[in-house]
Amino acid sequence: MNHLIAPSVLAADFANLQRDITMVNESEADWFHIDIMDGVFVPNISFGFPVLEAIRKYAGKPLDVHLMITDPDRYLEAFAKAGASVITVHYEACPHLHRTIAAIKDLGCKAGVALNPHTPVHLLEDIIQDVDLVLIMSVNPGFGGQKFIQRTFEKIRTLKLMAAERNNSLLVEVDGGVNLSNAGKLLSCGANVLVAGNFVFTANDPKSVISDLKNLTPGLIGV
Ligand SMILES: O=C(CO)[C@H](O)[C@H](O)COP(=O)(O)O
Ligand SMILES: [Fe+2]
Repeated sequence: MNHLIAPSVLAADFANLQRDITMVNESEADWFHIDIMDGVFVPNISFGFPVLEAIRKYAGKPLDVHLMITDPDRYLEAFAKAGASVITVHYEACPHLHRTIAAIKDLGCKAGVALNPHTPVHLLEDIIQDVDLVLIMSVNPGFGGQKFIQRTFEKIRTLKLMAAERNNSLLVEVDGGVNLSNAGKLLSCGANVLVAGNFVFTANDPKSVISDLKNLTPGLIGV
C-alpha cells in the first residue's frame, strides 16, 4: 500500500484557516490530522468543537483526530458526530483501552492508539489485533515544531514485527518532527502514515512539500 500524508492543522494559520484547508484539499495529502489537546494530558490547549466543525465544513478529505486528552471516552461520540473518520486515543490516557477501542469502532470510525515516546511498543501485545492504527509519537505530545526523536525508527521496526504476526492490516502512523530528512527512513522502517505540521505549513510552497513527502521512495534519504 502507498503511504498516506496527513498535514497537521495545528500548524496552519488560524486566521486563514479556510485558505489553508483549501490548500490541503488541492494537494496530494490524504487526511487532515487534527490535534486535540486539553491542557491536562498535555501542557497545551489547542482547539475544540467549534473549530473542528469549521474545519469539517471545508475539508474534502478524512479527518484523522488525535486526542491528547484525559478520559477520552467522554467525548468519543461528539468527535464521531463532528466528522472524525479516525479517532486515536493515547495508551497512557486509557485504563480500559479495549473498551475504548470497541466504542470507537461502534461509532463507525477507525480506531487508533497512540504511544508517547517513553511507552514501549510491547505493551500493545494484547490490543494490537483490535486496532486499525498505531500512532507512534516521535516527539513528546503537546506542541508542534519539536525535534524528531531518533529512537522512533527502532520502535516502528519492533511494531511492524508484532503486526506481521498479529495484525497485518495495521496502519503505523508517525507524528512529530517529520520532514524530508527522516521521512524516507521512516517509510523504509514500515511507516504507513506520515503526519507533518510545521514542515508543511511553514514552507514557501506547502503543496509541493506535500507532493515531495507523498512521492518519496522508502529509504532514499534518511538520518
Ligand atoms: O500531535 C502533535 C503534537 O503533539 C502534532 O501532530 C505534531 O507535533 C505535528 O507537528 P510537527 O510536524 O510540527 O511536529
Ligand atoms: Fe498529532
